[in-house]
Amino acid sequence: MQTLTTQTTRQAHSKQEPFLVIDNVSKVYPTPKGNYVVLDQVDLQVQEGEFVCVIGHSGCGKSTLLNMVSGFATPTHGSVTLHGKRITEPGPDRMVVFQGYALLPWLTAYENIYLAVDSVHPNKSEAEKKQIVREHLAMVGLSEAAHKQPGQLSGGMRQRVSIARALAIRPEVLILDEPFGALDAITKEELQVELLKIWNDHRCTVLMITHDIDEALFLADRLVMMTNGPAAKIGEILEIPFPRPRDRDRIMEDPEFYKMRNYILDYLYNRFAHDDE
Ligand SMILES: Nc1ncnc2c1ncn2[C@@H]1O[C@H](COP(=O)(O)OP(=O)(O)OP(=O)(O)O)[C@@H](O)[C@H]1O
Repeated sequence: MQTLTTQTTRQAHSKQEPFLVIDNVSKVYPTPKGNYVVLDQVDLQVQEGEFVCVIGHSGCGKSTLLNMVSGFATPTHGSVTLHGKRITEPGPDRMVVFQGYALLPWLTAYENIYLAVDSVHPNKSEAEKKQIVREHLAMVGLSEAAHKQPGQLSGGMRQRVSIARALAIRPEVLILDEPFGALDAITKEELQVELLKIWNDHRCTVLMITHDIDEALFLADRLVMMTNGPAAKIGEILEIPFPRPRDRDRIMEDPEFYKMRNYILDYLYNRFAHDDE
């Protein structure tokens, strides 16, 4: 697969200092039947501003890995560091967007975002906080829906609010746990384009779990492919060579896209086939 790796991308990465470092991380959960090793000696370095997707079969430990970056979980062995500082708890420098939106149903879209901004920046003036909320609602095209509660919004709109809420905090790392998994194909493609635009404008570092190979090939700089659990590891990391800004039609005309797609399919369904699938 070396032929699929672009020299340019590799050189660009090697010039920068590591930003987020997952160093020899293992995660073990004690269970009534004994210790359950979810992840075993995982190493990953992410550069600032990189877009990294993580793929692997259900239950291999993708969320567990990203939970240790968000700080909701801590490694049993090894460490996760951001700017050289060990991550031990959640913080506003790392925001998570889940598949299930996690919005408060009794608050409007505006209020959901305002609450997050207010909790992280209690000392900012009312006017500043309102401006941040308005800016981020506009960024995801939801200015008109500001007064609606999540129950009055479509799945795609709810996920836009979740993304706006996460970005309104100005995180350094945006963690996306299958954010578009529950959306229909068209909404999903629209949101992928929006996400790339937002990422391009803000250049935060993105870690995203996906089960969708085409999504990973469209969005990511690198794709981390996990082995199966228990004791999952990073099996392989692919550099995605398509130039940016990315255009879906152009990518899909590129023979490299199909070569990579088949390679990932072979990895998931032959080399690391899952018993349940
Ligand atoms: N608190 C816990 N105690 C014991 N086992 C756990 C705990 N949390 C997760 N696990 C187990 O760890 C394994 C990995 O879970 P995780 O949610 O990280 O996988 P995943 O790859 O994100 O799965 P999916 O793609 O289905 O979301 C699973 O077998 C899960 O049952």
